[in-house]
Amino acid sequence: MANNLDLELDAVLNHSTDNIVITDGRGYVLRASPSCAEIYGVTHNALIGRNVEQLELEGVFKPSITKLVMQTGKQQQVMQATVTGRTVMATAFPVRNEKKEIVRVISVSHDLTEIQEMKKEYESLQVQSERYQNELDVLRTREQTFHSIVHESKAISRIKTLISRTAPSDASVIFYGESGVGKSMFARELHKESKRLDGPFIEINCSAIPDTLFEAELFGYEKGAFTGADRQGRIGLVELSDEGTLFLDEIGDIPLQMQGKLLQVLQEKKVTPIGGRVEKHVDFRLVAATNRNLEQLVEKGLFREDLYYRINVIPITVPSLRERSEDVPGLIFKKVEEINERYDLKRKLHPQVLERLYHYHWPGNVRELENFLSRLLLTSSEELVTVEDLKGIFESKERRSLPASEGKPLLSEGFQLKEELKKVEQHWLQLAFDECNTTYEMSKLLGLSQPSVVRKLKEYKIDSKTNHDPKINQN
Ligand SMILES: Nc1ncnc2c1ncn2[C@@H]1O[C@H](COP(=O)(O)OP(=O)(O)OP(=O)(O)O)[C@@H](O)[C@H]1O
Repeated sequence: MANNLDLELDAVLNHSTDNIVITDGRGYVLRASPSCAEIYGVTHNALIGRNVEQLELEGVFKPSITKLVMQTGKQQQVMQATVTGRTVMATAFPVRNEKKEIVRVISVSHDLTEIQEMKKEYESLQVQSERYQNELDVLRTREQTFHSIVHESKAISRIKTLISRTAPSDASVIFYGESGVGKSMFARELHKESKRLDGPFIEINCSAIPDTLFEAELFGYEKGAFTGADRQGRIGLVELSDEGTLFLDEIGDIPLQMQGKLLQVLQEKKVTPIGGRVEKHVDFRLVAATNRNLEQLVEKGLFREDLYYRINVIPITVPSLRERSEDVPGLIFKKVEEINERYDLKRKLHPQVLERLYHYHWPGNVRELENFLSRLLLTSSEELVTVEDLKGIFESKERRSLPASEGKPLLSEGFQLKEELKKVEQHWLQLAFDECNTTYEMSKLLGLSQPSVVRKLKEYKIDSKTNHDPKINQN
């Protein structure tokens, strides 16, 4: 007849969600919970009386944790793969008599299969989500390139022809030009006209990634590669560009210590994630852009010469808007149309407004023009936008910027750099003069010494009109 201790033990074995196996000191199974059939593929009865070494040979427990406990005399923990294809975490410990001999080994196995499956599912969902992100980027790319490139100038026509000619090849292209001239737009156009259109267009703004995260973002990392890393690891942006275009925007801002690694990836078309051992082949077309002078950066030792030659295969320079002022009217019309459509408006610009906008030189290029028009159209109350609506927003812009070039490109025949620089100096000096009460304040604002300010005021005759001004009298 079973005693209370036996009854209690049976109850624990029968109701435990973990699988429990108890052997004697030589590894013969004395008791096992009923769940062992599900986990180990062997019925409870078939286990009783069998030795763990034999069961290990048959692949039932692999490795046998009871055997490990008998060999080491200590508690053990192992992950086991079972014949039913399950993954279990088994913990076993010895039970000793008064003479310290092992008389029992108790093992408790926790089924991790579900967790493992959830983990796998999570990993595959992660990859899928990265892919969807790509698809979205591509869709966005198509939507953006759908808006035609507005141009009247020969310079932009030439660029469009060059893009059409070079798009079908896989040659690397780099766009140079000031911020906001349309470099990213042309890069997308190149992708759209290339045979990689159906692949992803992965845009990386090199200046927006902190130096410390650069490698991880570009090349990815395996799980647990470094402290603070995503526990599941991450696919790098370079790998995501497989079969598509890798667009490295602001490439001139890439940290020097990363340039060698990037060059290697560009040459070999293979990436190894941080903490990983397997190289992955990636098939991408490289397109880059920068608003910096890479040749000068090379001369100063801030940009690797070999990387420069690798990316500078087809250089395309996009001129600033003030060098192609003939593009301004078309851009204004197109952008007004787009903004009206986006915000469900019906705004029109009064001819006087157009006149003022044509003659402004747009130092922030097309982006500035776009942003300005959005602001103007959204803040004016009537359908017809008049010069009144420009008050406040446009006048301060004109005042703060360089002297208008009256619609002519600044760099035309007869251009004199010295004269132009003088005009700029006089302009800023006048602005500071209007805003400050003393030449000391002016010197702080302009970053000049106070005697230089006085000398320059005299040189540009700014003081001669206002000799009574406290600015001069206080000096
Ligand atoms: N010729 C054009 N026709 C229509 N839209 C244009 C044209 N040029 C530029 N744009 C628009 O101007 C905005 C700025 O362009 P984009 O972002 O391509 O400039 P960027 O030179 O890459 O600037 P950054 O160097 O700051 O990244 C975008 O919305 C773009 O669509």
